[in-house]
Amino acid sequence: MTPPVGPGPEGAPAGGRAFAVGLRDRFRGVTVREGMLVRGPSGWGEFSPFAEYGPRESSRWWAACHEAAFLGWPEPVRDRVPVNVTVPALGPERARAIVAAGGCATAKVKVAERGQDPAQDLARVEAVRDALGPSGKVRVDANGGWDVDTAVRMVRALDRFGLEYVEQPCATLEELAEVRRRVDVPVAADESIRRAEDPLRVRAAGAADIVVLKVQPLGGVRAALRVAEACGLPVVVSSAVETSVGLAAGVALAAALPDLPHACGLATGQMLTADVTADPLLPLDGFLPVRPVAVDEESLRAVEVDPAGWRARAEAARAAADEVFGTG
Ligand SMILES: O=C(O)CCC(=O)c1ccccc1C(=O)O
Ligand SMILES: [Mg+2]
Repeated sequence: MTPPVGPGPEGAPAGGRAFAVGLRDRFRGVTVREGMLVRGPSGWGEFSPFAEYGPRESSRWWAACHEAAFLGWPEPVRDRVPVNVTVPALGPERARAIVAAGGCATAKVKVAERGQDPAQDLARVEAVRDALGPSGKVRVDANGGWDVDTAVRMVRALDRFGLEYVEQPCATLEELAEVRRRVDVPVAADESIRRAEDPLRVRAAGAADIVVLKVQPLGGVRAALRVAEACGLPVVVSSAVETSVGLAAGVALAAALPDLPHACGLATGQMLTADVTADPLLPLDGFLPVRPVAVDEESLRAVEVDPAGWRARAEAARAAADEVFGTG
């Protein structure tokens, strides 16, 4: 199937506006989130592949941006989306404050951070459970940082605080499948899913109970919907830590899924120190509204940076998309 990435003149990244937005806490080793916004007839699109991604990997991120700006999204089946507050690998007091400020009934806690020890994970998750109360849901995300034995041991230890699921405890499908056989806590796959065919492999390997889908890495809302349908496992939609423009695409996916049994990882607007709109997509009582995001000049100018490098990256991503998808 051909994703919506055409080289049509209106789809050119030439007019893209680059941004650099600060993060309140270090996340994935970075303190600034950068990217580009493109405006088209359907609205604004965000192109924000991580710095280490080359043109081929970035081609799907461009397809997602192009879809948002020039095609729009499928009809929603719900008008709000439940979300989790995201807790980076910080100390228990900061974790507690983030949960209290988040106003969400579900928290996702980063664990297995390089250079930290198990006691720090236990203290962080304990603090989060305490701040959330017994009725809240706590999920942990190891970003593939454990080996199988460590994962089994840590999941059992952390589960004394009650876990909804563990996200990507180990790096490979074989490891995920083994962890899944050995613990009672459900397993979610995140990094194992970056291409359309990955969820089918995850399912076939018995590697996960839940799949985490992100719009930009999968090449847009439509592409992600097809992936969800083909895979058949429950979906959690997550952000790649984006501005409200990128988050709106995640919300559109979550809003269009026939079933949405879990809260989504789309409350990451809380992690930013600024946004490109005066009315950011932030949770209200644990939900994000399904609505358009209006970029305003004043907000955008306050975070705007030289677009030359980003326009070049987008051109390269588009050229790679043309090559990969045969749209050129
Ligand atoms: O899911 C969330 O709560 C927020 C998104 C998130 O954690 C994330 C954001 C960018 C890159 C990787 C991840 C991840 O889930 O590991
Ligand atoms: Mg994850």
